[in-house]
Amino acid sequence: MDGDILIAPSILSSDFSRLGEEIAAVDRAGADWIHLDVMDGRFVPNITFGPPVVAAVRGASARFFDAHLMIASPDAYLEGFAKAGCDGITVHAEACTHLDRTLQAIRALDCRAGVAINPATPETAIEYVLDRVDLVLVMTVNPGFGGQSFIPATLEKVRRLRAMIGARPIRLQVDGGVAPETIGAIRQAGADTFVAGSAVYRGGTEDNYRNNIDALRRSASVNKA
Ligand SMILES: O=C(CO)[C@@H](O)[C@H](O)COP(=O)(O)O
Ligand SMILES: [Fe+2]
Repeated sequence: MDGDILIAPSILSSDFSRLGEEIAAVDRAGADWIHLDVMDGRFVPNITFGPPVVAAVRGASARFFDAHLMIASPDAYLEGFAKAGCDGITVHAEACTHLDRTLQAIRALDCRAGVAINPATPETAIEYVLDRVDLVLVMTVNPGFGGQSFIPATLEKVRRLRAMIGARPIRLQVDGGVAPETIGAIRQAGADTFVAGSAVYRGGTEDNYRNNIDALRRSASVNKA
């Protein structure tokens, strides 16, 4: 097994009518982080949930709560997500007018700061904020929905970002279409933190979740160079 990788199930693919139980189930099944997809119907064509829901499920797991904010102009909402119990907050470079300031604000709230880029955004968009972040998220689908197919052109971006990050203590996360069939190549390109929604929550039971997470870890390790 490859001890350096983290698996972060995206609750977007869970049963929202039992959200707390679904989070506790993936925790017991071996999840490292819990990935929370926040959507506003503006930055992406879908709407999910905000800080009150995060606060309501915070007690379901002690794992790292990894908030992925797919919202326009996120500054006004950072404090709310921090107070709700998020450990890390990731904003989209495309959604921030003053990205450097927003990332500083996240760290000032004692959260780990993350920056995400869409498939069409070049890695150079975040070159000058790398010293402000703890995590870089490469979207490997267009954000907004679970269950989409991995976009192969993003692999080269992961490779370039791994080189750009160098020795900085930054996690390189991918999100979208991560499955046993794709995770090996993504790991090989240099990612270390894997969000997976449909590939974890398929099957609908805790035993399935455990098998699904194990399959992801195995496939990531086997294919590592
Ligand atoms: O941020 C997003 C979608 O915008 C994700 O976190 C998805 O929830 C991933 O779903 P799968 O592609 O793994 O099914
Ligand atoms: Fe996400």
